[in-house]
Amino acid sequence: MIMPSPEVNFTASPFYNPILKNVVILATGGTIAGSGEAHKTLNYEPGALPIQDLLDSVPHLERVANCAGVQVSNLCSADITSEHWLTLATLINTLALREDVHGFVITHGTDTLDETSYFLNLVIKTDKPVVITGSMRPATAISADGPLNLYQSVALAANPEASGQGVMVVFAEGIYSGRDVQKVNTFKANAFDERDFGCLGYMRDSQAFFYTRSLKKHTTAAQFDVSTLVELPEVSVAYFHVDANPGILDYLATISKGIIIAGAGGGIYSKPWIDKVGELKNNNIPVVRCSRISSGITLKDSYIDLSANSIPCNSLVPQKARILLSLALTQTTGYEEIAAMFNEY
Ligand SMILES: NC(=O)C[C@H](N)C(=O)O
Repeated sequence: MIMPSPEVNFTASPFYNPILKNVVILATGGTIAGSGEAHKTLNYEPGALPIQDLLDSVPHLERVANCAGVQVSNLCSADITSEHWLTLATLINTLALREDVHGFVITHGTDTLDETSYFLNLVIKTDKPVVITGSMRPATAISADGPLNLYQSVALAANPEASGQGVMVVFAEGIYSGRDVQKVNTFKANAFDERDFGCLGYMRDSQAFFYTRSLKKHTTAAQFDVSTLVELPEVSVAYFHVDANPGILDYLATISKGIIIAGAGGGIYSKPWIDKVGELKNNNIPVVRCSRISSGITLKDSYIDLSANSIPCNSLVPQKARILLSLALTQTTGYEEIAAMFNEY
C-alpha cells in the first residue's frame, strides 16, 4: 500500500492559530469512525466515517491544536496489514522532518491497536509525540467515547512533555506505552490496560499528568530501519494447549521465517513440541517462547529447553513478540542477537 505524499497544510484552516502546535491526524478506521443504528453500541460498521467527521465531532478542538487530517485507510482493525504499518511509518518519519509539524495522532480500531502501537514504537525515528487512539462505541452510539479520546490525544500530541516517550496510546483518560498497552475487555469503554507495569499517566480534560516512563528502547534509540522495506518477514504464532498437535509447527514452518509459541504458564509446551522446536532450530527457523498468560515474564528454562533451542520472549505477549521477531529477522537470524533484542526492546 504505497501512499503518495499527502497534502498537509495547517494554515488553510479558517481556525488556524499560530500560537498553537500543529498536529497531523492519520485516520485508519475502527469503531471511532464507526456508524450504525442511532444510539446503539452493537451491529455497526467500523471505518465508515471520514476523518473530517471525526474532527468535527470534537467541540472546540481548534482551541487545543491546529489539526490536519490524512485518511490513510478506513478499515476494521482486523484488516490492518503490515503494509499499512509501513505506510504509517513512512508518513510519520517523513512528516516529522517538517518544522511546522509538532505531533501526530493515529485513529485506529481497538482490536489490533496494541500491535500497531508496538510496531511504530520500534520503527519511528522522531521524538515528536505520536499518540494512538480509538473508541469502543461507534460515533453514532449513545455516549460515544471517540470524541473525548480524540480530544485528549490531540492535547497530548501538542504537549512538549510527551516528547521522547515513545509511541503512546490515550484511552479512557489513561496514557499507556505503545510497548505494554493491551486490550483487556471486549466491549467496555475502559478497554485498555498496561498489565503489571502501570500506565504512564492520566489525562484530565486537555491536561496530561505523567508518573512513569518505559525503560525499554524505542523510536530514536531503536535499531530498526524500515525505510526501504516493502514487506516484513513472515512470523506466525502457534498456540499451545493440552493435546496440541506438533504438526502445526511443521505447517507453520512452511509459511514462516520465524515462529512464536504461546506456551502454557511460563511458556512451556509438551515433549513432542520440545522435539519439534529442536528440528526447527536445525532448519534455521527461530522460535520464540512466550506465554498465553498476559502478565509475567518468560525466561530461559533448562527444563523446557535444555539445549536452548528457543528464545525466551521476556515480557512480550505473543502478538507483540511476533512484531519484534519479524523486525529482528530484517537484520539477523542469529539466536544470540535475537535473544539480546528480546531483553532490550
Ligand atoms: N472498538 C473497535 O475499534 C473494534 C473494531 N472492530 C476495530 O478494531 O476496528
